[in-house]
Amino acid sequence: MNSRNEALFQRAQRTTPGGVNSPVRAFRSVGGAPRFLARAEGARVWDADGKDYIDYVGSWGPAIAGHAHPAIVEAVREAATRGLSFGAPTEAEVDMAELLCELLPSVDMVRLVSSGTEATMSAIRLARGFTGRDAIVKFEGCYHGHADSLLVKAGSGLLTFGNPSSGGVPADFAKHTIVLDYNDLAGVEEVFQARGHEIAAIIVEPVAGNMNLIKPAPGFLEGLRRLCTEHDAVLIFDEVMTGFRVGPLGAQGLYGITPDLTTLGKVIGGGMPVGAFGGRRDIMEKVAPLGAVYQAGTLSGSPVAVAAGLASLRLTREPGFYEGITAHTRRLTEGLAAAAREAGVTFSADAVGGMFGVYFSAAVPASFADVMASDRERFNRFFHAMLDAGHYFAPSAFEAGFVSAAHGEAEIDATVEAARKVFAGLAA
Ligand SMILES: Cc1ncc(COP(=O)(O)O)c(C=O)c1O
Ligand SMILES: N[C@H](C=O)CCC(=O)O
Repeated sequence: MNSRNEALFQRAQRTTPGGVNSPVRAFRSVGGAPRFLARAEGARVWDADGKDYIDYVGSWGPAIAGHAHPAIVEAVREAATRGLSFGAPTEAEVDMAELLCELLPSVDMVRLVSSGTEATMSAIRLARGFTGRDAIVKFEGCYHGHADSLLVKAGSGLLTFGNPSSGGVPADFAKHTIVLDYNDLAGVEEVFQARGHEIAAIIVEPVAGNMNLIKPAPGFLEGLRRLCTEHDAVLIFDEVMTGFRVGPLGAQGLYGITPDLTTLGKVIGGGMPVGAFGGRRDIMEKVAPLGAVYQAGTLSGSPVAVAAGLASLRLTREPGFYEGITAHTRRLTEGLAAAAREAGVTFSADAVGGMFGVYFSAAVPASFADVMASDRERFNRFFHAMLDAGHYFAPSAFEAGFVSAAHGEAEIDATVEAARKVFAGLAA
């Protein structure tokens, strides 16, 4: 272990819970000390000891153009010189809202916020205000940020640390959250049959990315759409992760489903804190100051963050952007799967656009239960061996991975080559 990383971790733990400002970063489930990152460029990150890694975390998704892309950095620099924050509307916010409405046909109006959590929390409140109902449906292992109603049987760090429902959430709040199995449409139908009139919304990750990666089963998203329409409930696609990541129109474009509300984050901030929720005009018109559902933010629509987001989205509009990223992600997952097969290691991998999953299980998981049955101890050994070899995967068996436009064949092939050696060691 490198000395400066360890020293920083020791120091951080004295003043910050777990030494980190977001739990998954702490390496708790994989063991060891987290790498403290000092800089990042393109497909690479450098830690505090100067060791570099090919990065498959990508700041947990936002870095789709690669780290510190010159166009994004310049947009930030230029915006910052004009003022960091005004607390008043700006032209860039109008540009961003128009762009999001143009890119996502389901979105007539949009409100900018500062994180994915704010986006989902606000969308839930809006759905409740619009329908006059309290209950919401979410799926086990899906993570929608850390608002109280959504921290029930959630994924990401909660799943990683084996405590999927957070402390501090009153039972009176949690009782309004109905938790069902992802990809089990029959289960959702049953609940709507019994309680459809109480349900304000279904919130779903259209491709689950916080319990590793799980694709929606054929007909699952279509079924959710139908049930929401039949029961006058609001269908919320949480595209904080999938938005402009799995394709140019997000998961809703990829699967051809029109949600009522969409939540966004990550890519639309280009690495700066931005989130958004938007959708049907009749629903969005319930948001203050037009309607009675209150939502606000001192730094909402931050001019610097919006400049970064606009620059990031412009880069994704370049011809061939998604074709390239999709092909490279596929090259990675196919290469890893082939390397594991050669070594005789039980392993599978899958990808959607620039998002991927690696699983120590014979088949690609289709449910939460499948993911839970994968070999986590082997994942941890794989993770550390790859890290030592200079390849930075998410420090948890329950997180999706991300490829950026800066990952070319050279980077992907170097990772697959390293994995070949690592799998050989795992087989032994
Ligand atoms: C699908 C999904 N929704 C919501 C969130 C919350 O976003 P944030 O971490 O920006 O609050 C995340 C990530 O953390 C996410 O992956
Ligand atoms: N899975 C989370 C986001 O998508 C990981 C980010 C975090 O919680 O720090």
